[in-house]
Amino acid sequence: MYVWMLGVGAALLLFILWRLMVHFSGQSCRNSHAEKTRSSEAAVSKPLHSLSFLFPRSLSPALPGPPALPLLGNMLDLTRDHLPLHLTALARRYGNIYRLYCGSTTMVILNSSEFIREALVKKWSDFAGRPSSYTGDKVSGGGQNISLGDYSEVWKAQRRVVHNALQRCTAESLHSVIETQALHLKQVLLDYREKAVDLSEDFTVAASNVITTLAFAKSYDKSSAELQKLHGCLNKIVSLWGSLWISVLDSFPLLRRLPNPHFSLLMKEVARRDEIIVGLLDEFKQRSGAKDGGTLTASLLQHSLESADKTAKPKTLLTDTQLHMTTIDLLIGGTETTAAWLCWTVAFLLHRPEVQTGVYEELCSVLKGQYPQYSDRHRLPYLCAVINEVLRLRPVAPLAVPHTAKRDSSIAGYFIPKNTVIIPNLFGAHHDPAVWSEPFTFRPERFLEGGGGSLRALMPFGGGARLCLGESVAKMELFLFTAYLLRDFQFLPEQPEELPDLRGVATVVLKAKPYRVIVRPRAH
Ligand code: HEM
Repeated sequence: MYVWMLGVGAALLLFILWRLMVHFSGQSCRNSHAEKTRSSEAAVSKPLHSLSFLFPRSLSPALPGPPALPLLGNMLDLTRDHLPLHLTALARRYGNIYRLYCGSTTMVILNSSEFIREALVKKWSDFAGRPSSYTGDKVSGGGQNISLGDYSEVWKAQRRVVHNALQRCTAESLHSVIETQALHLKQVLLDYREKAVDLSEDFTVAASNVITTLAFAKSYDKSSAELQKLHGCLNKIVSLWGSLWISVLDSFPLLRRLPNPHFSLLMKEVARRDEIIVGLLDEFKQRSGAKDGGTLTASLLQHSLESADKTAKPKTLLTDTQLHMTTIDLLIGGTETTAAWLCWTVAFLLHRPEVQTGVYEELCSVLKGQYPQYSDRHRLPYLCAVINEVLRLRPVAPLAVPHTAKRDSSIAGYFIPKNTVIIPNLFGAHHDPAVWSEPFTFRPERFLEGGGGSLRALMPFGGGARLCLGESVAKMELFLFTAYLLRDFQFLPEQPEELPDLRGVATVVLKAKPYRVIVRPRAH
């Protein structure tokens, strides 16, 4: 009798505990004020996390999220103009972790650096996967590139080989490659003779030349037909692949049987891209020979040659397709991101001319007329603060690249089943009002000593196993390009009242809308 009563009592206690958990987590979702959301999440997620082992998974509290339509789920949310901003607005309503349904796929959106860090860094091996998709496979040679390839032993070996080759090239030649491009850019800007111009293409050429010089010891002029063809094609692929016409094919396989001109165009561009890359690699092999030179491709080719060697250890293998896809990864990852960031920087500085003056004065007083070295960054705190503030406000890969759960796991105490798609909303994390005061305001001073800005909460390059492969390349580029530009030029709006739009256009990359600027040489 006593045993029976004890059993019923224990069951009752567990039931009450479970109801309390569901009640509190529901409260945290309804709570729209960000600070309250954070504190209730902190109060609830910790006990949830520690008690979750007591409950069957089906009883774990459901993730909050907006109501979903039958069949479509929340797909309409995903088609919204400026998706990062929309997802951030949803976080104010549903909390810093919520779910969206896209057809039969569940997506979990993470909107704070704390939750993004938990998934990508602390539990990196649980969330290092990439979703496999019909269209993703079509553009990535069946997932054989680094950015879209799923986490596996083969992928790990490929990333390690490319990472090591990139580190070697970075140490040997990156600084001088960027300096050359920065001086070339200076000449291009001088040639404009203070005419109002759109600089986006010049920034793209400069960033692209850094990568093509590293990869093939080759750089281009803006007018080069080869360069226009390459970037025209890569840009078209990125924008077509991000469009709804294409992404519906991943969720609704039946639609693949219908004619789809957007998809046909995408396939045409992919074929064109592959032809251009094969041409570049062949030309490089003929020009330099695989074993020659300190370029990235020479180093990677070395690895593919070793693959023919039966005695080579598997970790050094790189197939022809992997080399081909890696080259595309570096060209796409390394061009539009850096160029978009430079456009954002000039746009913000046009809005805040006194910040531009502050950086110029710092450069003059510290460098005494010299051009900066990357090692000077520790002596130029205001310039670094501006770089960080632009990365915070406009992380150019605002939603990173989707991850997937490789196994059942949890985030913030919520159960996350295997194969769930995880979207790290870096834009949302960088605008989290619980971490950043006046989150939407451009205020570089927050990153100066005592300014309250948190470098830990700044995650423009993602984190963990999928951390941006080009992070160290990008950081040196952002510093040197900005320092050279602001040392030599003053950027002025075309008309005092016509300042660039700061909202931007968000596809895979968050870009500024085109604007024109007058570039006035500084009198040294
Ligand atoms: C301002 C410049 C840049 C920013 C803000 C940026 C940001 C990012 C982000 C957020 C990711 C996704 C991380 C994730 O999935 O969690 C990423 C991935 C990647 N980035 Fe960058 N990136 C930049 C420049 C570059 C450059 C210069 C290169 C090449 C030299 C590059 C190559 C890559 C590659 C290959 C990946 C895929 C990594 C993987 O899936 O393992 N990126 N980047």
